[in-house]
Amino acid sequence: MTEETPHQPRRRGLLIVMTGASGVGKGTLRELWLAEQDVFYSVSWTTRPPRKGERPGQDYHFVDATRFLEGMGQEGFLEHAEFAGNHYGTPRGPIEAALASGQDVVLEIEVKGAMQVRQSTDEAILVFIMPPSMSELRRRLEGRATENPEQIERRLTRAREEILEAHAFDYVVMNEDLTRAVADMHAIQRAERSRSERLSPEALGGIVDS
Ligand SMILES: Nc1nc2c(ncn2[C@@H]2O[C@H](COP(=O)(O)OP(=O)(O)O)[C@@H](O)[C@H]2O)c(=O)[nH]1
Ligand SMILES: Nc1ncnc2c1ncn2[C@@H]1O[C@H](COP(=O)(O)OP(=O)(O)O)[C@@H](O)[C@H]1O
Repeated sequence: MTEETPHQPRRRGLLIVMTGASGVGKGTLRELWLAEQDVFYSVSWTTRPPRKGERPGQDYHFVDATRFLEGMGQEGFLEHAEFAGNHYGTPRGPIEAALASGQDVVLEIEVKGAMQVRQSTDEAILVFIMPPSMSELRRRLEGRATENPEQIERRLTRAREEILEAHAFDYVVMNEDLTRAVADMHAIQRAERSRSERLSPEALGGIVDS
């Protein structure tokens, strides 16, 4: 549930963008962070084939290139990008509805998409998830065993480029100890909810008149 006091009308949800290298732990972290929370997780469209265990409609909307291009034209994407030979895009509609209802929204997207979101709205909160080292990132990718060696190398090369862009983000969360990283995500979410501009003049008036 979104936290509300009697004085605070339902506020607009937070738009939180999580970005980080392939294999850094975004999905693992997000699932632990959002457990028991009423947060809208934006399910992306992708042309990447599903990995073992991935659930269509929950992890991704898996589509072919033709359908992806149609989607860009019809549904409209908030942002889209190409990553390691596949297309990825964020459907626009569901996000606005969730934000307007007061639900926080989480996007898990790569750097180019995060920069597009930053360009299109100043309400986005950008969080970069950082690995402790490239050797640990390699270990995690190899341990996950979802990509072949050539794909792993391609993703590690992209990771180096993405890590060097971390200063374009509002926050950097180190995902070394998973429990600590989850706590950091909760701390960012709570701090952003407490920003003074999120308390409306009406709510202030409600307090002083009470
Ligand atoms: N721009 C953009 N990137 C996305 C979207 N969905 C997923 N991604 C990113 O695309 C990259 C590759 O995702 P994926 O193939 O699932 O690999 P993973 O990062 O190893 O899980 C990751 O950085 C994702 O965060 C999207 O809708 N838009
Ligand atoms: N803090 C961590 N320490 C060690 N391994 C981790 C940590 N976070 C995630 N992992 C593991 O790393 C691999 C990649 O995690 P995943 O969530 O799939 O990353 P991403 O979604 O960023 O590609 C998984 O096998 C996951 O269990």
